[in-house]
Amino acid sequence: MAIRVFPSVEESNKALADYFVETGRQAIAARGRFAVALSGGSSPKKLFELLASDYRDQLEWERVDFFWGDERYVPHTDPQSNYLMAKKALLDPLNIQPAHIFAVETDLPPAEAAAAYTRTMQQYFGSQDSLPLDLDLLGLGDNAHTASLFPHTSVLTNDTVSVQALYIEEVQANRITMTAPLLNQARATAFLVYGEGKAEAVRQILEEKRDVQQYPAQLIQPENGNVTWFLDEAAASKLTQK
Ligand SMILES: O=C1O[C@H](COP(=O)(O)O)[C@@H](O)[C@H](O)[C@H]1O
Repeated sequence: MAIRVFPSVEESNKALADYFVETGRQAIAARGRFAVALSGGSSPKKLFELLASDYRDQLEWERVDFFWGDERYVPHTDPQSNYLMAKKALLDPLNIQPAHIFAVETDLPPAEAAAAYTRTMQQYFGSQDSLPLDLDLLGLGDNAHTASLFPHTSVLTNDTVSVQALYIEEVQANRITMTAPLLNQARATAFLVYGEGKAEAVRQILEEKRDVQQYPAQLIQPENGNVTWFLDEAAASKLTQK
């Protein structure tokens, strides 16, 4: 695991954009395509805009396939939709074709949407239980959740390589999320976290004794160990070892 701390969010985003493109080039060279799971929430918006502008000539974008590590159970036109944010900031500006966009079908009932997404991934990778994304892009909530793996929820003990639907009391909403075993199959994982408001969660994940019910992002431990944290100084401010 690597922890990279940058003086500003802009520098962190630039380093992650470099990492994204390099990881993509390697995947395309090795397998012809780059399968990436995008994170949701607001944190990746500037990164997506940067990729779609300064990096538009640096990757064969037509060879990139886009998934989502989690999705809010809302229509694709809803401002809360993780898909919608990525569409506006990244996919439309890069003219990504629909065949390469694997959005969660939130017009289905939640459990069906999750099952359909599992099947979509199984078909894509040609396997029931080996679904190795080339890159998982992840964020972190100030309550130490990542994707939609929220504290004290049933999905935390789900040991299947799948996508699950669950109602989350804390946000009083349905979410669709990849399970930790699925996320942990990724060839590379990158956390993008910034701001003082996330500093305590960063410390808990990286320095507290393992307690995945309380700190779900501790579940992200791919066997390959290929996890990189991209932090600004504010988010890293409570770490005792940097
Ligand atoms: O609910 C979610 O929260 C986290 C963090 O979101 P942010 O708005 O604080 O960046 C996000 O990583 C996750 O994908 C999302 O659905």
